[in-house]
Formats: sequence, C-alpha cells, structure tokens
Amino acid sequence: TKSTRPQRLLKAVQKHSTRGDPQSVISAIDHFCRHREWAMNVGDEKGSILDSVVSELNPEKVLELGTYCGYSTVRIARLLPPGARLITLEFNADYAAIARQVIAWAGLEDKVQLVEGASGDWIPRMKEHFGIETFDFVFLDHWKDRYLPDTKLMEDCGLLRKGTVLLADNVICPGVPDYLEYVRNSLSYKSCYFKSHLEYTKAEDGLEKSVFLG
Ligand SMILES: O=C(NCCCCCn1ccnc1)c1cc(-c2ccc(F)cc2)cc(O)c1O
Ligand SMILES: [Mg+2]
Repeated sequence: TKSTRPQRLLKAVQKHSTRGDPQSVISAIDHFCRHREWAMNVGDEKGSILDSVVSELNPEKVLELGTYCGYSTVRIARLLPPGARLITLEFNADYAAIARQVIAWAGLEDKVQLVEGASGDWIPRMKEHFGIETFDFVFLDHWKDRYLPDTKLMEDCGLLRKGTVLLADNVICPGVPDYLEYVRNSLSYKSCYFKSHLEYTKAEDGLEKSVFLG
C-alpha cells in the first residue's frame, strides 16, 4: 500500500541526517520539503524567527499545539536548557507516530512529552496531569479555528502568567483572523507581527508574538 507523506519525510530524515544531531534533522526535513514534497512544517525562514524568540526567552515550560512530524518540536527542544520541558499536543495519531520517531532520532526524547488528543480536552488537565503551574512559552500551530478558543481556555485554566509568550504560526496563510483581532486588541496582550513567508514558498505568511500581561 502507498506510503504517506509523513512516512516519506521520516525516511528522508533517517537517510539524510545523523542520529542525535538535531540540526542535521532540521536540514534534512527542509531539503525534503523544498526539493521533494512540500509539507506543513513551520520551515526554515519562520523557523529562524521561532529560534530567536525561544533563545531570547530561555523557557523552562513550553507547550506546543500541533506537532505534525515534529519539525518545530525539534527546533524548540534543541534550544532548551537542561531540565526544561516541552509538552507537544497532536490530535492525529498517524502524525504523532511519525513525530515520536523524528524526535527520538534527533535525541531529544528526554526533553519532550508528546501527548495524543484534542487540545480542548488536554488544556484543562495540564496542571493535575503534568504538574504544570504555568507555561513560559506556547507555540500555536494546530487547527487554525482552535487558536482563539484554546488561548481563552489557557487563560481560564490559569496556565498563562505575566510575561508568558504566545507565538502563533500561519497568521496570514491559512490565516487566523479571530485570534489576531483578539490578541491585537486585548488589553491583556502586547502583540507584534513578524512578516515572513509560507514555508518553502513565496506566499506571504508570518508569526504573531503576543506577551500575556496578566
Ligand atoms: O493546518 C495546518 N496545521 C494544522 C494541522 C492539523 C493539526 C491537528 N491538530 C494538532 C493538534 N490539534 C489538532 C497548517 C496548514 C498550512 C497550509 C498552508 C497553505 C496551504 F495551501 C495548505 C496548508 C500551513 C501550516 O503551517 C499549517 O500549520
Ligand atoms: Mg503551521
């Protein structure tokens, strides 16, 4: 039976990168997506912006909504200090199965906890299930119509603190208009836009960085 794109992406990682070397995993995925098959990873251009936000923040507790094949998981986890933890939520079981192998190949499994399920179900359970007080950094990259409800849910569950940084992918393409309107007009956020391009294309896209003011 025909393989899936995530399966072909994993094979490219195992063939063209070095086990335990996250940078080589990132490069192998970017090469595959640019020269073989496009895939919805945050990509190298927006990925560099993601890197700079994470490096400046040095977060201890990170939440990623939307793992896909684990590309941004590897980008973030490789920059985390020892003892820091990344929880990544993926709804699609097939994506999760590939992501686990990509994260393990990169040698980052000790920093990452991949949880399968719906963000709306898991966000209310973060505190009691994972012993999380608040997150320092949240990367939103899942269903675009869930960015806003899940952000409000994180607020209501007390998972955000003064200074928590939300970074949202795809705010132009596919676009998250309701989320943008909220974080840009709410007195509880200081928001700014990083103009970039849709991964591996010339189309405009960008990241929105929003600091929760409490
Ligand atoms: O839909 C996207 N991501 C969510 C995937 C499903 C998440 C499942 N899940 C995980 C946790 N809770 C739910 C996405 C799409 C595009 C895109 C852009 C242009 C185009 F023509 C086609 C596609 C680009 C991205 O960068 C994206 O992130
Ligand atoms: Mg995305």
